[in-house]
Amino acid sequence: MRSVVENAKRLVVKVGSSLVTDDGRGLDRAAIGRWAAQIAALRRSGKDVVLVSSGAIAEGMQRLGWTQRPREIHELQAAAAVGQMGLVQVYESCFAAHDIRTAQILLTHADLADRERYLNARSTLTTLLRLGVVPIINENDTVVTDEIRFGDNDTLGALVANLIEGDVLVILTDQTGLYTADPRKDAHATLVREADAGDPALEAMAGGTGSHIGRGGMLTKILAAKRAAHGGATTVIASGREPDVLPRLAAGEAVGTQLVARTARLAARKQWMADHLQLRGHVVIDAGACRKLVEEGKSLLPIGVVSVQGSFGRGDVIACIDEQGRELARGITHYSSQEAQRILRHPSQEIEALLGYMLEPELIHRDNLVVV
Ligand SMILES: Nc1ncnc2c1ncn2[C@@H]1O[C@H](COP(=O)(O)OP(=O)(O)O)[C@@H](O)[C@H]1O
Ligand SMILES: N[C@@H](CCC(=O)OP(=O)(O)O)C(=O)O
Repeated sequence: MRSVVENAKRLVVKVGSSLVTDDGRGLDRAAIGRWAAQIAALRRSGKDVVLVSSGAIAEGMQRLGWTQRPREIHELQAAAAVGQMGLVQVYESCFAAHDIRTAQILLTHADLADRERYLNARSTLTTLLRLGVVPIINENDTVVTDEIRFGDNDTLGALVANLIEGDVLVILTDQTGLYTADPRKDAHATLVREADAGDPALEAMAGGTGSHIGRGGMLTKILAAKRAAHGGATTVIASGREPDVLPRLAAGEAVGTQLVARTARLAARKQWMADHLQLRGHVVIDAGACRKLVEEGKSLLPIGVVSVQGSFGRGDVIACIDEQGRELARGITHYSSQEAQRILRHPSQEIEALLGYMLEPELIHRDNLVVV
């Protein structure tokens, strides 16, 4: 087995808090220096690299002299603001030693859910890569609330991989890869070398975070791999402490765990819809409409809608749920939730009489629909 990093052109490398901050003891300059040197080597071999780095909260806590993670959201946000300064300073000086410029990008979920801001983020990132700059991304923790947060940087890494149409997402962590069970708790756990990114058995192997520093644990990494696979990227989970881990992967050595993307890559616009972590609402659709959408690739007409939930406007991405509560598809709606309430269960010829106007005969056109 060879590493897919060998032939990858565009990579996202994610490093977790415990690695970056030496388990919360403070920024690990030596380790960051080693990753910068490794990324510089990848760049010299013609690969584009975007870095997603955690550690702002852990570093902020250290700088503020806090030994316990605060519960209060504003204290966490304050710690992130303090720590992010340290993070970018260290990255900038470590990359400068290799004559590489860096750029800081802080994102929230709302930035990627808005089509215009999403396209802006994509253009900026591709421009930075063209200019030879290494973008360093983190969640904009200082302004996020629960409704607009990615939650963890593994998910953010996958969304960034999809955003830039990356070939590989490399998640560097404090374990040598994915084990059959949490190795901190099960001495018999063995390393999984390769698997399909979408294999449901993986989710059962993954436990929560083993440290008090990290957020996600292995489960968020598995889910991130599944998400990245829809965008066509394979995920590698490996230890950031493994010497020369990135150049060795680039030489084809199979280090850590490789979770291969086997599903066909979704079109960029459909991927954007699939990557919405929160939606403003959904419609429940009947069995006939489910068949039309899933098996025949047709549009969703108001007649197939049983009920409308949530409050959404025209142009929002909403989910299509079957009567058993499963999400089958999602897409951009032509009608608001209030309009949809009035036209549901009616044939499209009646829309004009019901609303006084007709925007489109479909609630969601098939070009704006992705089956999930
Ligand atoms: N099946 C598993 N294989 C490997 N690690 C696991 C597994 N299940 C849970 N873990 C835990 O996940 C931790 C890594 O996640 P986390 O602490 O969030 O790191 P990071 O900061 O790198 O995101 C490991 O230290 C380990 O204790
Ligand atoms: N944005 C947060 C990172 C949160 C997070 O997901 O941490 P981790 O599980 O270590 O990748 C920070 O910089 O502290």
